[in-house]
Amino acid sequence: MKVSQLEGRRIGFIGGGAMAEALLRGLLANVPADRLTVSDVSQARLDSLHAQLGVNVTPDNVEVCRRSDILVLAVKPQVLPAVLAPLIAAKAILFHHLVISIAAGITLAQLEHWLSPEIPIVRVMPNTPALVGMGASALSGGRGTSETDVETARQLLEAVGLAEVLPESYLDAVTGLSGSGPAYVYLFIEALIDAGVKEGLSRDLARRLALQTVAGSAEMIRRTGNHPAVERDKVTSPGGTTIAGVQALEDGGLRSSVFAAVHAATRRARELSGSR
Ligand SMILES: NC(=O)C1=CN([C@@H]2O[C@H](COP(=O)(O)OP(=O)(O)OC[C@H]3O[C@@H](n4cnc5c(N)ncnc54)[C@H](OP(=O)(O)O)[C@@H]3O)[C@@H](O)[C@H]2O)C=CC1
Ligand SMILES: O=C(O)[C@@H]1CCC=N1
Repeated sequence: MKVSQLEGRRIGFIGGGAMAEALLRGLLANVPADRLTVSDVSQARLDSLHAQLGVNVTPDNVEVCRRSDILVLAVKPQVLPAVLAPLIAAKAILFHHLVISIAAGITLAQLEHWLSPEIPIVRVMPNTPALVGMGASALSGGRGTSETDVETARQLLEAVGLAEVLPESYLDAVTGLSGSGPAYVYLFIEALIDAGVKEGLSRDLARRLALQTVAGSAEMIRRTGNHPAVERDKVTSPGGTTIAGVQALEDGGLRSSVFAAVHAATRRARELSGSR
């Protein structure tokens, strides 16, 4: 049996926003609340996280570093250098820390430049379904990381879903696909529900049917291992209803819209590394 690298480790989050909350809620299934500490600039946000999740909270980022072995940098990429500067000045981030950055587009080279190439740093791209233990994350270790450090980060992400260790060169594309991906899927679900309402279904019924259809279809591809087109063919009777719907989606450019969305988000992730 694999030894859990998370056993007894204290995990700190700098930034308690949407993605930190998703990771915290997912992690709480495996890590006791008293080993989780979060800082944020908003006291109201901290009060809410403490009340809802029972985690430790503090407005002081230095304090989070002191109370943690694993440090998750969960602020926006645009503010990350300004957030790190006082921590570096206070020597708050030390070699015993494992630093995990989830900031889109921010490279390991940048993080190593700001901190130190000898500090263990892992760059991660998670996604918000981590909140329900169904996250999809990719991670890459920096120059200062050992295999154990990368394994620790992998176990942390695996506690909230799928975790793939990859070369860093893939991470911007991962951001465009699975980091931002939940938003595309929510948009599709929303459209499916509205379309059902347009056809006369109640909103509640349309919601139940749309959710089960999306979840069931994903599970079919996962369990069968089939190419999606194989399963699509099974739904599509000659001269039937589905081919009429599929033609309408193709006429609307669904496939090229998805290519364009993932490309735009990937490009934006690349731009963010320069937006300091
Ligand atoms: N949301 C997502 O789906 C994903 C996000 N990410 C990455 O996660 C990071 C956070 O994103 P997200 O959670 O969406 O963003 P949020 O804006 O929701 O969260 C960031 C939080 O950090 C707070 N903050 C700002 N400055 C400081 C500071 N100096 N010290 C402590 N906290 C501070 C913000 O407060 P305030 O709002 O008041 O500024 C906010 O509450 C980003 O780098 C993003 O790229 C990665 C994958 C998916
Ligand atoms: O929109 C963003 O920039 C973040 C990163 C990936 C998902 N949300």
